[in-house]
Amino acid sequence: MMGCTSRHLAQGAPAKTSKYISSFARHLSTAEVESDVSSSLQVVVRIRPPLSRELRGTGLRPYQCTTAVEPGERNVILSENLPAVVNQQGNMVTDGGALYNTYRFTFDCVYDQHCPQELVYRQSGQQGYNAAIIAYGQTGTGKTYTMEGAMEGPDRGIIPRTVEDIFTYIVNDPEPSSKYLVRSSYLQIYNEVVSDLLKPERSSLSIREDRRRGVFVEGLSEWVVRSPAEVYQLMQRGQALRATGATKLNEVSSRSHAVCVIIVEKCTTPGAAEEGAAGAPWSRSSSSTNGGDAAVPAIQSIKVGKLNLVDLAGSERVHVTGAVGRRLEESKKINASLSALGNVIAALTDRRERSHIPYRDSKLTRLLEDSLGGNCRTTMIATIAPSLEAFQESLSTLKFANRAKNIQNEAHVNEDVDQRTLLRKYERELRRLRDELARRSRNVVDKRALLVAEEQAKRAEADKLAALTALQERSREFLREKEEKRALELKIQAMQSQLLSGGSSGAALQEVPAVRAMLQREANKVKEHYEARIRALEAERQDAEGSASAEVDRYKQLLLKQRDIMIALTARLNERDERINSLQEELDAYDRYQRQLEDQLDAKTTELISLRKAAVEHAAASPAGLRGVDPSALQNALGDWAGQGGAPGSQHQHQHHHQQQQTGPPLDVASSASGALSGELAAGGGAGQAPYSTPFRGALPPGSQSAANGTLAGHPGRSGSMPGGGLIHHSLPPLVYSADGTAVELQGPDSQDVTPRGSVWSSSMGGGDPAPVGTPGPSAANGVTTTANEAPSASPGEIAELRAAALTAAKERSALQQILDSKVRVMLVEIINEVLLERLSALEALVHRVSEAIGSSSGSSGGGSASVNTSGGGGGGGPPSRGGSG
Ligand SMILES: Nc1ncnc2c1ncn2[C@@H]1O[C@H](COP(=O)(O)OP(=O)(O)OP(=O)(O)O)[C@@H](O)[C@H]1O
Repeated sequence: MMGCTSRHLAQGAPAKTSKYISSFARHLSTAEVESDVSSSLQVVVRIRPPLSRELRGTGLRPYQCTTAVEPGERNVILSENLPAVVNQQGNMVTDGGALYNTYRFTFDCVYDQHCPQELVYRQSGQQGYNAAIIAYGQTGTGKTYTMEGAMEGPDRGIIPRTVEDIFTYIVNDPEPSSKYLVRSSYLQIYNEVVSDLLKPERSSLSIREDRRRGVFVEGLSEWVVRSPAEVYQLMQRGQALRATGATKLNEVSSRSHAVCVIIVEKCTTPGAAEEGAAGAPWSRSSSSTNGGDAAVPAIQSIKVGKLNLVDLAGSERVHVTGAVGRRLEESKKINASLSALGNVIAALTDRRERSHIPYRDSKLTRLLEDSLGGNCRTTMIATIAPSLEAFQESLSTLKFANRAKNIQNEAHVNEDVDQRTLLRKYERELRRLRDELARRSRNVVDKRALLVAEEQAKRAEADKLAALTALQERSREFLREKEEKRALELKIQAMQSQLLSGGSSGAALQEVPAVRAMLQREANKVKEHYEARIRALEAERQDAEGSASAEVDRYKQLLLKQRDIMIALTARLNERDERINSLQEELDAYDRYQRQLEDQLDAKTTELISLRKAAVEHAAASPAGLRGVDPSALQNALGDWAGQGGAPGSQHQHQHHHQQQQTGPPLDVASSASGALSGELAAGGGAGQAPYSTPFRGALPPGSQSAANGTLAGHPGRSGSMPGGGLIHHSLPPLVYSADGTAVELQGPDSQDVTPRGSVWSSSMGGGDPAPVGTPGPSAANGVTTTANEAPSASPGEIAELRAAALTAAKERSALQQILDSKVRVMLVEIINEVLLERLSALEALVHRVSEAIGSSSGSSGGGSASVNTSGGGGGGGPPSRGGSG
């Protein structure tokens, strides 16, 4: 048999160095990482060596290897009979495989069972940017071994090796201005509950997302680590708490998905070179954030890389693992979340437009949102077992991995240059909100019109006040001028009287006619001047009064108009409110009415059913035949439903018969021995539209059922109309009566749908020749038929009426509901606008604060994000100190 050999080692593993850019930490410092990188998910496959259990074989079957890796380590062959289809070079022999299930898949890399941990890590573990390594595979195929392995020695898995690489890089970073902070978290998802493996009291944690941090677990503890030893310490603590259990396929099976998170922050601090390497850079940064030391260098930029190392719980087929009880529940949850993962991958690789990716279907997919199709470089390691017993599982794992190959991720470096970036983000958000607000506001016309009207009214009021003030001012000026005029007149008079009654010199002057004339002229001039001035002022006043009053009138008109608009709008709003209320009330009333109608319908239905039951029981109690049945007993049994029984062969009876014939051809019924009582009772049975069905199944006394030709057959799907015009639908299968009188169900395509049970009864009970349902048979003459036939005639009509009323009520109700919905929508838009306004103002305040902060901190220090303190530099030793939590 062909073995599975390692070609990696033969070709020299060390030569095959990482095809990825650099290690996680190194990557944060390279220049080329500035640009975004769009790349497919890297998918590799690892085949584990056979376990001793597998090598022993199952029963008489010896161990059989089903996997082979082709040269080039990119193709894996999975075959039920490997030696028959794969040649010694590991290539497929085409014709040989025809008889066997054989598959060939191509991946980024395939590691065979001999491949050491070291090589797996070198080729697939080293990552940059935000990165994720996800181990996926059937239970017991080596996921935990690959991810964790041993904490020391050559069996170390990807996690310890990654941690070592990170610290080796940090220690050897030649750039003195670079400072690093490494933090670690460890969580598990067990039965869809996220819990912190490093702080067991923190369980049921929520997964959240924000623009800056991407997807994160709220409340998850983060531990600042300064050496690989500190990380191992944390890992061991977490592993002890991780949910594991023994299953048939794995003695220590992981029952939860575990995620180890390592976050590396690199801070580039210009000027740190001068200070030398001593001291704790992060404590310095944080003191600068507190606004103290002027000598503290400004932080230029912070790059953040996050590594998610995911060890998934293994998929398992329950019947193979033999899980029961708690294990079974765990298995269900595990399989459900893995199938959600499959759905996300299917959606991401769907060639049609990416509409909806169901990340939120499980905690696992929510947590891996960034790793699948997001800002992340992701490697999926699919693990398979080589044995034949795992063939199906290996195949489904390879198919799953094959699909995942097509996922495109977009990784970019998370860089937080300074708070200006934050400010720009806020401004963008602000702009977006403003646009959103403007867009929404266009929809709310009424409210806006009201606001505009209010605004105009306010402006008109203010204008009116201003006009009145101006008028008053003019009046005051006018009065002042008048006063002045009066005063001058008085002065002139005084001067004249002085001149007339003055001293001798004055009198002498007065005597001079020329002087007197001059004085008179002067006095007249002054008088004229003032009179002209007063006239002008008076005209001005009148003008002002006129225009002011015109203005006031105009404003009054405007105000009145605004008031009318406001009143109309308010009335419309009130009217709308009232309409909504009344619609609601109407709706409630219709609801009540509908319920009432439905209750009535139910009551009638129940009555009808019990009536039928009573009739059949009655028939069963009189095996001698229904010919001798006492009409009054039946009348009693029928109660109110007996109606106004007409005489045999009465008008109604004939009408009914006629109706029956018109509704459809008579049922194909073989002759029976007994009377038509039951048939008539149940003549309403048919394929009508009545919204109920009778669960009642009547049994006929053997003696009364012997058919002349041995069988009575009711046609499935045949309908009979109720005497009252209503149609009743029975959902029971039709019955066929055999010669021995026992009833057997007729199974047919329609048997579920239509069952003319009544017709069967009719035939079986009516003696003599086969007769169509509703035809008064020989027994009709005893009067019983008529009673029975008449009995339900009142109820179907009533039922139909009730049903029609209920239908109308339901229609009206839905119309009302639609109106109500549209009103509610308008209100919702208004509410959303208010909320948006609130958010806008909050954001504006925030922007203001940030701007102030920038203003105050500019020139001193730019450091803002480095709020985590560490004590002492690298080097290990003491226990890890706790950093800030999620
Ligand atoms: N490459 C390998 N080399 C040697 N032993 C391996 C290898 N892979 C897996 N094993 C062994 O196989 C067994 C199962 O592996 P492991 O527990 O890692 O499987 P798993 O996929 O994590 O299973 P589960 O999903 O049930 O947790 C372990 O005993 C492990 O040591």
